[in-house]
Order: sequence, then C-alpha cells, then structure tokens
Amino acid sequence: MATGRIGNGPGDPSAVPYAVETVPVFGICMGHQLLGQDLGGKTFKMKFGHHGGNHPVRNLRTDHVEISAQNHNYAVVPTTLPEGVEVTHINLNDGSCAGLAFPAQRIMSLQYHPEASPGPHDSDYTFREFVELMKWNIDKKRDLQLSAVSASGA
Ligand SMILES: NC(=O)CC[C@H](N)C(=O)O
Repeated sequence: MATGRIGNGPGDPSAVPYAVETVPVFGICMGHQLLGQDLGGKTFKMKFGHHGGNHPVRNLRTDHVEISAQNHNYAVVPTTLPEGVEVTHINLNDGSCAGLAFPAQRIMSLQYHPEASPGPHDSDYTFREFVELMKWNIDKKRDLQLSAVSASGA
C-alpha cells in the first residue's frame, strides 16, 4: 500500500499507537488500476477500451445505474482480486470492473472519471463517500489519542 518513511523519535512507541495508521485512499482510473494491482489483482489491455462521456455503470451496492465519463484502455481483472476486496461497480456495456473497495484499509477506487466536468454528475456521491472515510479516520485517530493519554495517566 502507500509507502513512506517514519523517522526516529523519543519515548515508548507503544504510547503512540495512533502514529501509524492507514490513510483513506480514493483511486481514479490509473489510480484504480494501480490499487487493484497493489491489492494483488491483475490488469489487462482491453480490445477497444472505453472513451467518451456516456458509458453506463452499475453501482452493485445500490443497484443504481450511472452515466460516466471514461478514458481508458486497461482494466482490472475481478477474478484476480483477493478475499476482502469488493467489486463495487461494473460497466454495463461489457461487464468489466468499474470500481472496487477494500473497506479494511478504507480504500475505494473507480475506473471511470467521476471528476469529469463538463460531464455527467451521477457519481458526485463518491466524493461524499470518500469524505466519510476520511472523517472516520479522524475520529478513530482522536479516540486512539484520548485512550493513549488516559492509559498513560496524564
Ligand atoms: N485515464 C487513465 O488514467 C488511463 C489509465 C491507463 N493508461 C489506461 O489506458 O487504462
């Protein structure tokens, strides 16, 4: 997943469990493909790809159909994704993977472009979903900090 370097510091590392946390990630298009690969999945080159602003996708969680802007030639192979990774959207023209989620690490991604503008706004809700993931992370970090402070007796 996201890589980085955590530097040196004073004191007992067990007193700061909140210092290491997973950060919510929202991947779009290439970001979706790279997340799919990072989670253990494979990608493949499509025969024609999807290009244009009128591609129907189905949200498998809500069963709603959204019109989407798309511009890609590769896609994630759903059957190669490991346990715990959920396919959240499919392209209704060819059944290809149009979105995935890994809730355990607060990861979400879309193959298409919800940010497209001008373009359809059917998928604006996905940005609100990502804001909720970030809020959850902030609340969890605060709770961990509070419990670490009370455990230390400070
Ligand atoms: N718009 C993109 O990010 C394209 C991703 C990748 N190069 C593809 O063609 O599928």
